Amino acid sequence: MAFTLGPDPGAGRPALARALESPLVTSKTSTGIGRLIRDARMQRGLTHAQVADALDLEPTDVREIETGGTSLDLDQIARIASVLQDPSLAPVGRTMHLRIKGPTTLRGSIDVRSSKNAAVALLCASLLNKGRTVLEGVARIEEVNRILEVLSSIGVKVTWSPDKSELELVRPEMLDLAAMDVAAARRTRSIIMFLGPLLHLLPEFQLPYAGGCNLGTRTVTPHLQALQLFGLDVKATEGWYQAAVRETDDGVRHITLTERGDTVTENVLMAAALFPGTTVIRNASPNYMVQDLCFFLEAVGVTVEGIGSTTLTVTGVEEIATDVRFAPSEDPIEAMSLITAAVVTKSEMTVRRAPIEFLEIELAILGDMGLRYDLSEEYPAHNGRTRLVDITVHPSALHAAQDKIHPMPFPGLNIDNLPFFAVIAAEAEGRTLIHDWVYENRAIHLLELGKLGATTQLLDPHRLVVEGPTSWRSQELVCPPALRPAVCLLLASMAARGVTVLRDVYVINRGYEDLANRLNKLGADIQVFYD
Ligand SMILES: CC(=O)N[C@H]1[C@@H](OP(=O)(O)OP(=O)(O)OC[C@H]2O[C@@H](n3ccc(=O)[nH]c3=O)[C@H](O)[C@@H]2O)O[C@H](CO)[C@@H](O)[C@@H]1O
Ligand SMILES: C=C(OP(=O)(O)O)C(=O)O
Repeated sequence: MAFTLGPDPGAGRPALARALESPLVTSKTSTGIGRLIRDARMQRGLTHAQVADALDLEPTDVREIETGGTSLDLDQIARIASVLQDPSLAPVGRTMHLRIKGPTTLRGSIDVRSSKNAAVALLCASLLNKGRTVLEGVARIEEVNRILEVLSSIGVKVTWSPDKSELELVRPEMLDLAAMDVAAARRTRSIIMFLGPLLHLLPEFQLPYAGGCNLGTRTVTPHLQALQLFGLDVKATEGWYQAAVRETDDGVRHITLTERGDTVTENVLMAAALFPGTTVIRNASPNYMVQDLCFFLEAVGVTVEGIGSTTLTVTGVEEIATDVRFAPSEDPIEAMSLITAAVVTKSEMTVRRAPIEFLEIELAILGDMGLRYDLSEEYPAHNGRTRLVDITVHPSALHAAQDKIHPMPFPGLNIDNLPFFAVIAAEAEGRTLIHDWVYENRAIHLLELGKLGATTQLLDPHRLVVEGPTSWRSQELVCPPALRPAVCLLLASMAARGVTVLRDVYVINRGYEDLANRLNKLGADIQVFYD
């Protein structure tokens, strides 16, 4: 067969990048690659003919590729990955970008996926379990991939089910921390949540400094202070936390967190889970990911009282050796992102499976700004505990919020949902003050919305004024190194006339599964390309 592909949307990439080696090509046979392509096509629900059409091929050519009858070079694989919009197919070394054509009107319904933040906590918690941990419906996102790379590198057996709906984790008798994939660990802050489980497994260990988005300094002091009560002493040396575990007395531990942080609460919960005795955590975060972790710990036999409140009482166990199944609940931040997509494109759209308990303040503020929406009856998430609703958003004339919009630890407006209010404020008539007291650098990244036409003014690193309404215009942009501001740019660019190119979207893939393609199903016109 003559395998010539249609026009390459990533054409013009540097020769060096083109020449990069791909493990797909070097370590997989044509049959292996073909199978990956077939799986990705089927997951997209595409026929051979549809894929062939997009690639300027015949359906029989696509069938031949899928059965391994054609050997593909790197460019061809990257092109197929673009058509199938599947980052996992893209040759290693290629960077993913988006080309967004607007303005778009969205329509229909979309399901919210499970949360990044619960997923990473549960992956770390699987280290507590000598039995088999099966997590259902874990989002296929880069943050999860990084933690899985770290877990596999230290000996945990990680298996996705063929349709990727289940993830099985089995811890070995002895973890091999010396073999840790340090590069993967340094790309995520969540690695800090290894401290709680590992203090039960090893008398001494080292972990690389936590990385992640560039949002300014994020303290780890509350983690180190709280875990000292479980005998964990940590020295920070160049780039590493050196941890040693002391013997401590059993009994009741009272821990008052100096910050109501999510991951610090989770670290203490994981430390308390294998501590025979009672731990009382005050000023605990009652946020969604913490609740999911509590439900998981209950499922493996740990008693947790006060779930959803700021005082958690944990009665730990000597050992956890349970075959457990658990489904983390839907992501309130993704739900807010999708509501924002509807608002900015002035669309009528239903966001299904939204965890309402974690969106109430956001919706109340949106209602005050003039947004019209309907809520369905509540129904339970797969975890049986979280309350979900379907939210139908109607095109509405918005006005600026009367007061400044600022986040608070749950049950306040979610800190990660704040950036979306910058996009919404840009749609609304009038001036809105957005106050991100939490992160030093996040409001700064929102200034990028100005490149798409928004009127923004930074009063100081934490306070941003946005004046709407906005006539969005297309632009060439590079993602800022911050997940939510990057998604804000993607959403706003759907409303912009013309073609916006958003470069290097790893940061978006860190927290959202297949966002471009899912928005396309609602009517967006977003092309994925690599170089
Ligand atoms: C993997 C995960 O779950 N990540 C979430 C988690 O990160 P994580 O729990 O790591 O959040 P941090 O501990 O970094 O806290 C975020 C910032 O808020 C400040 N702070 C926090 C609580 C408080 O009571 N007072 C206070 O000042 C911290 O000093 C820090 O600057 O919580 C953040 C805040 O909700 C979210 O943005 C992250 O998405
Ligand atoms: C800041 C975020 O996450 P992380 O803690 O993973 O950096 C986020 O989810 O917006």
